[in-house]
Amino acid sequence: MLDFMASQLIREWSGIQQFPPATQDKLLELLGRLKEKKRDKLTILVMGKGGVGKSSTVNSIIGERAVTVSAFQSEAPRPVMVSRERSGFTLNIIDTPGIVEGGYVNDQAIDIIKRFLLNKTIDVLLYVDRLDAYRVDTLDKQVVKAISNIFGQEIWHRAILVLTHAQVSPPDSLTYNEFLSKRSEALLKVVHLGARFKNQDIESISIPVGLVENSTRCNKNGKDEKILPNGTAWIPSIVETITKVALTESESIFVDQKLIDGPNPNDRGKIFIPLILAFQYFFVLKPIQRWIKNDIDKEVKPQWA
Ligand SMILES: Nc1nc2c(ncn2[C@@H]2O[C@H](COP(=O)(O)OP(=O)(O)OP(=O)(O)O)[C@@H](O)[C@H]2O)c(=O)[nH]1
Repeated sequence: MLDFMASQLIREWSGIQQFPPATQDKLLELLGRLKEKKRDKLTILVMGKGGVGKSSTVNSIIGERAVTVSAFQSEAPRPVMVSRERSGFTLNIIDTPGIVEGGYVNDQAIDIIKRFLLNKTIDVLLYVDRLDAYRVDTLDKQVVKAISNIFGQEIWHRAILVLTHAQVSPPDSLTYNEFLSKRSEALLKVVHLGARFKNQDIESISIPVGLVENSTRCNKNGKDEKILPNGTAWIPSIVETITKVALTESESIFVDQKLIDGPNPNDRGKIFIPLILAFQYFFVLKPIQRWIKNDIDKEVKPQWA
């Protein structure tokens, strides 16, 4: 319990000083951009399958080991919210347990996440997967579907597809950028399918892609910033993408009890009741009445009547 409460405390964002000056400058500029738009708080939700690098990404962005990372399934209690404050700005990042277990979406994990999020407002969703994978499957679609079922499709207007292990060497036949676009296109397609976007929505929704390399062996540029194979310093870059999404027009997602309960099963189909009654009246009751009347008319009266 104490642990849980401690995780809710807002601490000074000291991890920012761990970054090289060039990164620090850029991050402070981005926080300034948010404050200019009267935003003094940002809540980021991190979701995805197990072992894809969610916790590592939280730590990389915060600049400290705020959440436990393990090569095996993490035993640290999650969801956990890491809150850091810097010159009047509060950054909240919510790390969640992987929602896939043994090849299935884990409903229990989803319930725990939902309850944790009650009364919180989500400004940005980081949907995390690995760049260095070659296939997408129905499980990916189910994960997207599960997320859409919790928050509604709208959550994807506030989402970034985050790809970890971004320092991957692509297969010989492909350049880094070709590999990146193949992988991100395949995943974005799954998101569109899983979120059940209609065709016209697809054009209105463009989910940005953010690249992450959490390894300590990540290459660096001359300013000591961690860079991707294409030379981009990835921490300022992903924080910039987060800032853009945070400032989009679409509404942030407020998680209230109604959202958690989901559509009320008792309400489901209620609108069909009058239709069913009308159907029964015209196609069941009326024909029966007609049939009885005909029968009475046709009835041959017995002699003794
Ligand atoms: N090389 C490399 N390894 C990574 C990267 N991100 C995470 N890892 C490693 O992958 C393993 C899993 O990382 P986590 O951050 O615990 O992943 P998670 O998604 O939080 O995992 P769960 O706790 O199962 O939900 C750890 O051994 C990390 O060190 C990355 O970008 N590059």
